[in-house]
Amino acid sequence: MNENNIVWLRNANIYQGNSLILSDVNMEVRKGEMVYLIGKTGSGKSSLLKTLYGDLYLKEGEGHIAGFNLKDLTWKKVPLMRRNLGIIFQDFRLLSDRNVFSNLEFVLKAIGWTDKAKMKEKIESVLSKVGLRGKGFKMPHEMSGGEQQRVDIARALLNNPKLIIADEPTGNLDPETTDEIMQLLLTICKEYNTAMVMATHDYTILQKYPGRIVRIEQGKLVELTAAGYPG
Ligand SMILES: Nc1ncnc2c1ncn2[C@@H]1O[C@H](COP(=O)(O)OP(=O)(O)OP(=O)(O)O)[C@@H](O)[C@H]1O
Repeated sequence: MNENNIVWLRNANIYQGNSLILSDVNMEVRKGEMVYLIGKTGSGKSSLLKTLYGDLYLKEGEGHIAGFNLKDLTWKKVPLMRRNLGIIFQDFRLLSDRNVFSNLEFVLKAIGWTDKAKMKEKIESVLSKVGLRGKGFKMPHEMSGGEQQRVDIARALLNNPKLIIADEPTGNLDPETTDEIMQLLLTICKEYNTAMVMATHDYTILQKYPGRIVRIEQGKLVELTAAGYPG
């Protein structure tokens, strides 16, 4: 494994229960690199991403994520590893019973922050990064899908992540909002040299925003050249 790799998988077999979903996965992502993961519905994109953020245990093969060995990853260690990651979902997954500020404060408290003033400062800084300065009082249901996705990104940034794992982050958004969110994500990645692995169905994203493309085909990972993507 090279120290420039933030993701390194070797001969990994990925299971959901007893079903083998992906076999012999070899994957490397360098620091600061942008990688798209494509493949048909049900091909295993989410399963692969879940393995990267420790939601699925790696039973067979080897894997290192942000310096953590997936084979040594007990449930206790998963939160520690996730402190190095930003995870973004298609459906935002904000807590609906509290406002944006409290959503973000909840995460900071969960990772051990206690100083109120420092938490406020951090929350304001990530909210302004995503263009939502002063919007902490809003409830999730009072926001558009694009705004909720910005909150989701702000939440991911609380960790100063080395790697962002995004599972179809624009899947619920219209084309214009998709563009805004992609530009925001790429600006953030560039500014902090953050790597990103993004699952997507949206080929216009691949055309507009260059990155390395990896496709899942019949249970295997296939690396495509920049010009090799379909559509
Ligand atoms: N929790 C689970 N338990 C059992 N099987 C599952 C579970 N989650 C997913 N699967 C199965 O694993 C396979 C891969 O699913 P996965 O969600 O990883 O695909 P995907 O490529 O992300 O699909 P989509 O594009 O629709 O999100 C599918 O056959 C699915 O039915």
